[in-house]
Amino acid sequence: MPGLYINGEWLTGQGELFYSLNPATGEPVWEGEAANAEQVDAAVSAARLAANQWAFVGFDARCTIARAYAKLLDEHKETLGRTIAEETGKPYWESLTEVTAMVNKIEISINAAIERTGQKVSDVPGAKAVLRHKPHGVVAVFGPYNFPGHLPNGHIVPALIAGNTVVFKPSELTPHVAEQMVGLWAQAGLPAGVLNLVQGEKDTGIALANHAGLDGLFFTGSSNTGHLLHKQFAGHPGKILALEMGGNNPLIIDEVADTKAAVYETLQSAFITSGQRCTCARRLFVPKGAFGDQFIEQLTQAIKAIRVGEQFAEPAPFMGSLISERAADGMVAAQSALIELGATSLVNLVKIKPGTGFVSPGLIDVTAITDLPDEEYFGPLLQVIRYNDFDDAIAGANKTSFGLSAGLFSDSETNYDTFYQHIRAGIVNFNKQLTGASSTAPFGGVGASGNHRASAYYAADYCSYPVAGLEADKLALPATYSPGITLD
Ligand SMILES: NC(=O)c1ccc[n+]([C@@H]2O[C@H](COP(=O)([O-])OP(=O)(O)OC[C@H]3O[C@@H](n4cnc5c(N)ncnc54)[C@H](O)[C@@H]3O)[C@@H](O)[C@H]2O)c1
Ligand SMILES: O=CCC[C@H](NC(=O)CCC(=O)O)C(=O)O
Repeated sequence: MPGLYINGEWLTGQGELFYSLNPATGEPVWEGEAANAEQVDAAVSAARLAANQWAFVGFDARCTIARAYAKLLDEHKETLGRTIAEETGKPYWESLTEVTAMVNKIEISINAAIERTGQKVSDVPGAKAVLRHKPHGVVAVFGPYNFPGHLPNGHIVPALIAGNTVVFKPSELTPHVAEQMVGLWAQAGLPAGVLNLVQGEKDTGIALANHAGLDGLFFTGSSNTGHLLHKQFAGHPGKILALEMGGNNPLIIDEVADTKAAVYETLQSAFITSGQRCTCARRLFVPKGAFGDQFIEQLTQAIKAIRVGEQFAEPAPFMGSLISERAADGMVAAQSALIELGATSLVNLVKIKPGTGFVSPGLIDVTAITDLPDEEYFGPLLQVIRYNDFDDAIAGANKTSFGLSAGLFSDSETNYDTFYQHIRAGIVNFNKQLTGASSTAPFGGVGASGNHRASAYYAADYCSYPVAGLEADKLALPATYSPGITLD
């Protein structure tokens, strides 16, 4: 398959052969060659050549093409949804919700661009103070595998609307989704060079991230890779770097009347997308005593009853497979390592089918571990920590270098006020699941989770830079000169 899209042409990569698999079956989905360093260079050059024309075409013209892309996404919803399901292992129903989020992103991004980066004019003595925004130029977009459409789309759409040109490097685990997405942009009438696609593994990513011709890089992925990129961008203050990374997210359970609702929201927080969302609850703080015991008992039963299955199975599963067998082995290993450190398994996470990414959801009590690793285990393994009092729970919740999402289930608003004041995270929820953040709000984290460049509604902010001007119709002398100036 050609796989790369550079300067308006589909091309075959000249690098290593790589492929994606359906993780639920082990069957191949996509195969193609990676972009080599010369092709990455060609993609950046194409984006540079197209940059002025795209910036000058105007906001309305760019929005027209973005809206045409949204229409095409909607028309191809089922095809794209199938590809997302096949390549990630996600249930089909969930993959369709990903495409819906991609469609909705267009109008949300247009509104955000107008509201956050629009033009402002005010009167100052003898002139007008004008605020406008300009695109950075050529930006690279890096995407993760867990939302192969929605998350890169969340950088690409606002970047293009703002007038940047883009070189997109998707996850090597989901090349087919990327290819279809870029195909729809091309069909929507995007001029050559405005959006370029370079596929490949880490080497392609390194070649792109290191390219001197970039004005910025927008990244969603793991904290490890994000930190590497941050080091790489050190010494380049003029380049914009937006990092959306992982989390080790705490969810505190307080005494609540509706334990069934608390259990349901906990499942949605920890096990949706088989735990492969950056916002998923990883650490569950449960009070010691009878209420906590009963809650854990109900949660255990509910976890055991979660339906895990193939993407298109009927009745539909809640959880599909993980992205790969390697990821499944990683989760089993993480569980073993925690047990080795002193944890007790409450519901064992097990590999369901060798040769696939299927695992069952797990619950593990890690209260006995004195030095709990501050790791993001990117899968369906929820760690339980039993606490003595509320302050103890908040202190435990903040014991992480990450700061993406955090939540409290409680009947007490006073406790929520205390929680909100003390918790350190970019997404703080009360009696609502940690996952499923809205695109109409900013999205991002603090600490090891990001670099204060929130995406979603605030993506507009990092897609352009403000230009402030003082403008007068014609030159005119002031009524009085500054001291020390004499003009004949
Ligand atoms: N905060 C968020 O918005 C958010 C959203 C989704 C996923 N995530 C995080 O993403 C992770 C899962 O995604 P992933 O495993 O695909 O992430 P990843 O970091 O492995 O990969 C992300 C992208 O970076 C590229 N890459 C990897 N190493 C690179 C290097 N050295 N130089 C340049 N590029 C490189 C990959 O090829 C891929 O395109 C989880 O940690 C999850 O929490 C965060
Ligand atoms: O895996 C990480 C993303 C999780 C997802 N967040 C969003 O969709 C944010 C909104 C946006 O980017 O438009 C979630 O919270 O489930």
